[in-house]
Amino acid sequence: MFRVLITDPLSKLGIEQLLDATDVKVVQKTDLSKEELLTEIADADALIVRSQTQVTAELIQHAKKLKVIGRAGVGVDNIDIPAATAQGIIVVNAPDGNTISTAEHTFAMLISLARNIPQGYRSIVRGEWNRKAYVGVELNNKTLGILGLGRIGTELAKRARAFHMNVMAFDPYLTEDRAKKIGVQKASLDHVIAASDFITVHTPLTKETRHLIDAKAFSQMKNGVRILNCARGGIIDENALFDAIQSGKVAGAALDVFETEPPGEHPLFTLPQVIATPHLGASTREAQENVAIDVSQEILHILRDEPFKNAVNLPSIPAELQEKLRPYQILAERLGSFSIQSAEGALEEITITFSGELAEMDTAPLSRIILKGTLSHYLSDVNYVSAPYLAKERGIKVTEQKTSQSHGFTHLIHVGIRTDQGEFIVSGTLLNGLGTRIVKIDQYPVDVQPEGHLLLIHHYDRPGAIGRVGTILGDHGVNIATMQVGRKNIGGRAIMMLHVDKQVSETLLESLEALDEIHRVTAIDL
Ligand SMILES: NC(=O)c1ccc[n+]([C@@H]2O[C@H](COP(=O)([O-])OP(=O)(O)OC[C@H]3O[C@@H](n4cnc5c(N)ncnc54)[C@H](O)[C@@H]3O)[C@@H](O)[C@H]2O)c1
Ligand SMILES: O=C(O)[C@H](O)COP(=O)(O)O
Repeated sequence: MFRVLITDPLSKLGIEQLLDATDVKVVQKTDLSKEELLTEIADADALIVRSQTQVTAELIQHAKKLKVIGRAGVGVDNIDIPAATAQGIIVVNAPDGNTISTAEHTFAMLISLARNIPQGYRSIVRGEWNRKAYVGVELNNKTLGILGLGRIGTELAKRARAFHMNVMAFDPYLTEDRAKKIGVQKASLDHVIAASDFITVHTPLTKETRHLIDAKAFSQMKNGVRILNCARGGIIDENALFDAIQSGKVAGAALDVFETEPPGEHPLFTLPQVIATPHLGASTREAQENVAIDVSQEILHILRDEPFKNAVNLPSIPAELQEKLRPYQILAERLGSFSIQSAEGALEEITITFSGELAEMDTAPLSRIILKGTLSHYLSDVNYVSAPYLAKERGIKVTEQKTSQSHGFTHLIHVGIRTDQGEFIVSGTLLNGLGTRIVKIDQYPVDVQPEGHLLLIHHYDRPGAIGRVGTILGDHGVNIATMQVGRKNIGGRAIMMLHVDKQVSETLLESLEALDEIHRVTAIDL
């Protein structure tokens, strides 16, 4: 039974599939203290949050079974992603479900800002009738500058076009072609800042976007510009915004998000030009239902080891590709494990080569699995989420390459290992109907099933060598299930690859290595 802990308010309708699942126990506890949260997380298999719960490194360390953190929404800045990745926990979000609601909210803020609607309301309910004080501006023919033309930025642009605004956008990934299709003018950051009557930000909060709009940016803007932030607090420098409003540079600002939430009695709220909402962008019935449905589905897929799509700390893999790669997963993991057990010395570099039909596919997920197989030999808690992170942390270089040459096989996976003592390479394939096979070890062609207990013996091709190995194994009560011999030339270096029925002892390995014709013996368990 999987324990799914939900610590922020979520739509009940949206999580119906979790509540109905017979293999899931849902525990919903909001407004937990830090201590309560640390206790609750200990035996949770999945955690679902919105933007309120702070998923810190400390919280993640207390999670003993956690496999997945689900964010019912877009922004994951309340989750310590590196800490989750290092612990092998998948982080998924629900990026599409609240796009329309947030774009509509931003548009509502845009009109409210242009026409002083909140200020007018406040004054009339105070008993005033002051029509002159709240004269606004039209949106018609004004320039809206959008910083970040992603999902929300794009939906907002469409709505602004319908109000006959000129829309200008800066986004590092915006192509001329896409800009044309959406009906916006692609421009540089400086140009958008200098030419817009309204500027709205729709980027994530990252190192690059923190204080994207600062004092210098304000100084380059048109006098009387109006500013909106319905993305993340911190993209706009709040102190600089305060100064820019006071100096008259900025005519007004609409904020849904703040550098610290809740913002409390913020100095910006003392300025009549500022209108604000308490992070309501995604707060509609529809958006909340959508994100809860999306994240619940992803959580169930991950807990049940089924294909999933919205991982934040893994490249997203279309379900169709996952299905195609699935048959190669065991081969990939075993090749990773085999290669590291066969090599001697400290690992410095892993080179993974995909050939034949695999060269045509996106094989990054298989590389992660190979890496997991390799690193599992050294580290206890490694999975395909944490493997690349842990390799990098340890200075292990990982290279993936592709070639069309597959030497008569439909495809091959080669795993090359470089250590401080030398190099080793193993190649494997998936044989139709026969399962996984190792077909080459260094330069020696073989045909070995990568499973169970194996002995890899490097020896000199001399008469009697095979017999003597058999005798020693027999003397130690170890039965040989299969044996393969590979050599490059008569009398030269050769290898024996044996499947044995049980794990072999150190004494047995020493007896084998004591034979004159034996160069090295390695026991491999897969
Ligand atoms: N107020 C709310 O309740 C609410 C609701 C949903 C989303 N959000 C926030 O809105 C933001 C946008 O969400 P989205 O779903 O559109 O995300 P998205 O990923 O679809 O779009 C973000 C865009 O920002 C662009 N970008 C990144 N760095 C940039 C930079 N330095 N300059 C310009 N552009 C840059 C990206 O290329 C991308 O196109 C996020 O911060 C999200 O957390 C807020
Ligand atoms: O990033 C998001 O999805 C929004 O900021 C919504 O946050 P919320 O789920 O806390 O409303």
